[in-house]
Amino acid sequence: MDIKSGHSSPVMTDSPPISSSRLTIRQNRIPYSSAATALSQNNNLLLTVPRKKTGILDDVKSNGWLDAMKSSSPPPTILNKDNISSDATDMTYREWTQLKYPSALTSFEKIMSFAKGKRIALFLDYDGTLSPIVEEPDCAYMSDAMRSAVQNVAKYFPTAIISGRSRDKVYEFVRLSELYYAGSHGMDIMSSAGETLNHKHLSRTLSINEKGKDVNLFQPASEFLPMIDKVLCSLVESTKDIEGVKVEDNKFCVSVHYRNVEEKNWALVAQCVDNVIRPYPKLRLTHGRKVLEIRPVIDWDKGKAVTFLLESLGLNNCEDVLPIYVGDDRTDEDAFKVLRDGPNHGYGILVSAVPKESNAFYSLRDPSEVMEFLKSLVTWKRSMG
Ligand SMILES: O=P(O)(O)OC[C@H]1O[C@H](O[C@H]2O[C@H](CO)[C@@H](O)[C@H](O)[C@H]2O)[C@H](O)[C@@H](O)[C@@H]1O
Repeated sequence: MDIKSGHSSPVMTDSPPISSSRLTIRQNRIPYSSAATALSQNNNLLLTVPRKKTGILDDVKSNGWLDAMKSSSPPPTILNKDNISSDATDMTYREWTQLKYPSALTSFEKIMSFAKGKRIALFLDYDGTLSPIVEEPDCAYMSDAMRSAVQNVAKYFPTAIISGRSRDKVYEFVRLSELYYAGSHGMDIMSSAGETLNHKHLSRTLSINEKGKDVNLFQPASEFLPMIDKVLCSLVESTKDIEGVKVEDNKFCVSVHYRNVEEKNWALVAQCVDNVIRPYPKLRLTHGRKVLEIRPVIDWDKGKAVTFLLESLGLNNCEDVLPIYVGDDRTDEDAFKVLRDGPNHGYGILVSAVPKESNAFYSLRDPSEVMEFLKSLVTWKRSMG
C-alpha cells in the first residue's frame, strides 16, 4: 500500500483488481530498519507527506479518490447481466490461482512441507477474512464455527488478530482471550502481561483489561489520540446529512464508510473528508473496502505490527519459525510484503474471490475457505503427534 503522489492529498492506495488497475503509485516513506530502532526513536515514526492547500470538488476527483472509491471492494464474483457467473470469469480466476497465487488448500501439503520442524505463527485479519463482508460494519459477526476453528488453531500455534478496527471492537467480535490482538491497523497491540510480549527497546504500558487482568499495551500513535478524536467529531458533524454514511471510531484511526451511500453522493463524502483532514498534515487517508480510513502519518502498519509481534514473542529471525498471515484487504499487503521480503520469511495468503495483484504467495477464496485452512492446520499438527 503506497502513497499516491503528485496530488493535493496524501492518498494511500494500492492495486485494485487486475481488470480495473489504473492508478500509478509510489512509495514515500521513511525507510524502516527494525521495530526496535524505529521505536526507540519514536519521532522517526513520523512520515512527512506534503499536501497542497486547495479545496474544491474537482480536486477530490482529480486526485484519484473517486477512482479508488469506485474500484474498492469488487463483488465476490463478477456477474453477467443474468446474474450468472460467467465461464470466462471462472476461467480467469482458475488461471490466477494456477499461475500466480495458488490456493492454500490445494497447496496445503507443499506449505506444510516447509513447515516441518518449524513453529507456525499465525496472523489473521478480521473483516473479510474471519467474517464475511456485510453492509453494516457493526454486524460483521464471526460464526461460532469460525470462532471454534480459531480457538483450536490457537491451541497449537501463537495466533494474533490484526485488524483496522479498534482493538476493543475486534475483541468484542472474536471473544477469545488466548489470542494476541492488534487493532487500529496494528497501532494498538495488546498481550497478557504474563505472556512473553517483552521487547526491550520498546515503550509499553501496563494496563488492565476488561476482565481485570494485567496486560501489556503497545500504542505507537498514542500522541495522536486528541487529534483523532477531534477529527472524528468533525467527520460525524460534516457527513451527518449524507444518507448512508457511517463514521466509525477505530481509536487511532477513523473509518468513513460509504458502502450504503448512493454512488452519486460519493464525491460529496470524499469532499467532506478532504475538508476535514486538510488542516491536519499529520493525518493521511487510505482506501479500504468501500471505506475511507484516516490515520496518523507514522511509519507503522500491519507489516510493522507483525514484525513487532514476532520480535516480542521471540519468534523473529528464527530458522525454525514459519509466520503465516491471512488477509483480504489492501492494508494486509504491508504484512504480506514483510513476510515475502523481510528477514522473517513466511507466507501471505490473500483472501479474494477475484484476481488481483498481491504480495501474498497463496490465496483462499473466502472466509469459508479460511476456516477450512485453519482446520487443516489443526489436523496436520495433530497428525504430527
Ligand atoms: O483490517 P480489517 O479487520 O479487515 O478491517 C478493515 C475494515 O473493516 C471493516 O469494514 C469493512 O467490513 C465491513 C463489514 O463487513 C463492511 O461493511 C465495510 O464496507 C468494509 O470496509 C471495519 O468497519 C473498518 O473499520 C475496518 O477498518
